[in-house]
Amino acid sequence: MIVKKITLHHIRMPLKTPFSNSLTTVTERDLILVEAEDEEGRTGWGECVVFTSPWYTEETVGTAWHVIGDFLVPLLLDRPLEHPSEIPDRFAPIRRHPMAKAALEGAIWDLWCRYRGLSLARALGGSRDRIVAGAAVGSADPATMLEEIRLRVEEGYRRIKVKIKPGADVEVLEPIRAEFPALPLMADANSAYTLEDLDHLKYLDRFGLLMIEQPLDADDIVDHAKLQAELSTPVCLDESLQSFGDVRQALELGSCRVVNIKPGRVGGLTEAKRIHDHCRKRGIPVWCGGMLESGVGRAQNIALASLEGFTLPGDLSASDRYWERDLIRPEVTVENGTLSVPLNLPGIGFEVDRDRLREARLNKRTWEA
Ligand SMILES: O=C(O)CCC(=O)c1ccccc1C(=O)O
Ligand SMILES: [Mg+2]
Repeated sequence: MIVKKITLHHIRMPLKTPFSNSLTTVTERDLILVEAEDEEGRTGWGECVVFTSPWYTEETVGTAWHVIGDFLVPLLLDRPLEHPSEIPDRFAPIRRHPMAKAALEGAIWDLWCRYRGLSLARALGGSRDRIVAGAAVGSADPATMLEEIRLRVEEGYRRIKVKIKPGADVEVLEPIRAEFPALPLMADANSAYTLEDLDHLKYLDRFGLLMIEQPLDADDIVDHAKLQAELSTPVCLDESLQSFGDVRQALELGSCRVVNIKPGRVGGLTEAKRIHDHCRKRGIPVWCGGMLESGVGRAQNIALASLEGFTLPGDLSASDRYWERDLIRPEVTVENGTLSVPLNLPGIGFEVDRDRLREARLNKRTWEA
């Protein structure tokens, strides 16, 4: 396969409801869609899940636009490729920038699958045709949080994740547990605590959480190992794991008992699958994290989560939880608390809605061989 043309689309879409965590509140979502075209005019789509500012990890829309355009596109354009799994080696001369790399790699996976008439889910080794939906709730205060959880539970979501931080953890979890004692529930701190909070974090054990996600620093795995040794609640790492190597080391140290896999955070689907395989061999459960994606990124996550090692529900929700109108057709829906995996449709299994794309687009740039 030869990639002849690559187009970046900078998109901005308002979220239906603001999404708050310990660090920031997201009200509108900027992202970059990557469109890759081969010599026969087939197209594949990828999504770059960066934010406008570096609050989550260090990449931004600006850094990704620069790194994709100036460094990654020249490594792909007009250079024959047998399989998308060759891309990490191709990109190896460029340090880090996992979200920039993942966006391009995702577009090539979709394109290659369409070229081969194969679904992305099957190409990655997935076999499940339905996966359990999970909702992440980031409301501004504990009362609104509880109200939103009631709605999500009524809609059928079978796992709820809430955002916590000091001063809004027990306050959030206590009323939820009072009303939903058996709900599969977890909490994501986005690195709001330090080891000085150890006693307080131990107190949270009583809420029977599935796991606590990224309690400590975004680049720490040492303190997390100390914390995990003291907690009965499993620790799950998100921000701290930006590559296969990070995951390998974290598991060796005992920094977590669960791994959140986001293709964007770890540099793409090939690396995500490698992490999945590694964890599966070691009996470490993984789940697919969300980044408030548009339909393109969501479709990719659904394909990934159809792999067998994804034994825990992810941040995988319906399009209409985020958007008035998504960028794909059909939109992603939840039925009986599950999402359908398009195992027998080519590529990501969804089509980009070009009218919606034009409407939401701020900027566009094309490279041609
Ligand atoms: O529903 C979603 O897409 C994800 C929710 C979420 O928690 C999140 C969203 C954006 C950036 C980081 C995170 C996170 O997992 O920390
Ligand atoms: Mg997280």
